[in-house]
Amino acid sequence: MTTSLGAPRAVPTEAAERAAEAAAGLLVHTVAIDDVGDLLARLPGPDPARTFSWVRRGEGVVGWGEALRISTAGPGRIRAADAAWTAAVGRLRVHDEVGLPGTGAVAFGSFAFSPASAAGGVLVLPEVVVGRREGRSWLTTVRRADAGPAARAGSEPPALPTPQPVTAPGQVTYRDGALSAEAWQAAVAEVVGRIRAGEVAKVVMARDVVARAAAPLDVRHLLGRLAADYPACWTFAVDHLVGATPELLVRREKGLAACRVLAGTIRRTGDDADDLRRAAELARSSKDLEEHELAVASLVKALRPYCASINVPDAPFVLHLPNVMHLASDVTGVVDGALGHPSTFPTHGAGGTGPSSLALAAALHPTAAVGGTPTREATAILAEAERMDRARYAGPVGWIGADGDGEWGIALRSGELSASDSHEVRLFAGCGVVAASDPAAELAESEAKLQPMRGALAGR
Ligand SMILES: C=C(O[C@@H]1C=C(C(=O)O)C=C[C@H]1O)C(=O)O
Repeated sequence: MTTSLGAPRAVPTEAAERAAEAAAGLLVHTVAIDDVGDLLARLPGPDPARTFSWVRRGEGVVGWGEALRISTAGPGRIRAADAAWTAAVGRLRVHDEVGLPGTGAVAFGSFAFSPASAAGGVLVLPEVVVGRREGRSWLTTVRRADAGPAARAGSEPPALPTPQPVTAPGQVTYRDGALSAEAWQAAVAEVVGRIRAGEVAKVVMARDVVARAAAPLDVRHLLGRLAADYPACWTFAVDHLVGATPELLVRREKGLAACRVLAGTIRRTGDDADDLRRAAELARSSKDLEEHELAVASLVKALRPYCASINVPDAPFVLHLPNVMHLASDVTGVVDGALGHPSTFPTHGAGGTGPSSLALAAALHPTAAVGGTPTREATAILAEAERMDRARYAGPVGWIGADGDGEWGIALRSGELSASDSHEVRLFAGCGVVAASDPAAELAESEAKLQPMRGALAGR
């Protein structure tokens, strides 16, 4: 009998086998290009099924087209996608002349909040990715090996397509989603009752509204507005889901994991002096501080098994966004490459660098900030009380590279563009409900959290 010193591979799933088959014969080529400027302005067309984005402060990656798609479902949807991506990466031929996070093979992904959701999960390797970071820009193209001779290193990069003009949504009307504002407040009141009865400490209650635009929605219009209005957020588009989230579930880069936990919110008034006073109030509010501490503690507990060391700030800072302010904590950890968790998912990269960014996302989702405390009981209550499927809202959204590094946000301040009606988008927002919560105040908070998408839908 031989003993393997390497990490045992996870049993290949059907999704992994299919992904490996589809990846065989694909060539991925990254070249440096002149500064691309506004990444979002490079997106060629309006189609939300073929447009991808992960951009913050003008840096990140955008992509279009579809060279490879991994679809998963159920409780193992995130881990199965991770395993399938590893299998695909093993078969891709990658020629990367730049070597930065986001170069080489990059897949964009989004996953349903609930394991029971029909929305499942998806990872897409686009045909073209354009990226920008620290003054460097690059272009990645994916093509079939049998589609003619490859571009040689050092030859002129292929020209980017001229984008079609971006169209504005025109007049937008709104209607109730699963629950009217009144019915949602009643549902919140009911949940407050269950919290006061001691069932759980906190439940994050979300609601949806449906927007209908006069013109077919151009995902680039929404992305452009979100990025301009919310530069501190990650502006994303993956498989019909679009938004600008302030919350980073996890980034893994060169062995370091980083998470931005948000919990505790106050609306902005638009009056600077008043907002400063409110920010100070938030930083002292024992209800919000306690809620925040719970969220940080549960994240740290979930992250700890994957890290050799973890750094937790002593106190949160106040993150100022144009619509709301949040208590925020940036938690970092050194990913334990030696330990990994090979029994539950494969390790990435030749050297085995421990759990990938997506494996970490799988371990951390759902956080207390979007589910509640304790997670299992709270998510069962919200599934019942919200009377809707959250679909990809509040699930992990982001990208992963060939080495497993990547960034996964929590899909907040977002909407799901209808696949069957190009004029419609379903917007979502939620709030942490605790024993002291007032339904009317929670409704107002949810309205403030809908503002980024409402603003992005506004004509102009
Ligand atoms: C659920 C949302 O936001 C979450 C809930 C927060 C809170 O209750 O204070 C703060 C930030 C997010 O973690 C949302 O934006 O839809």
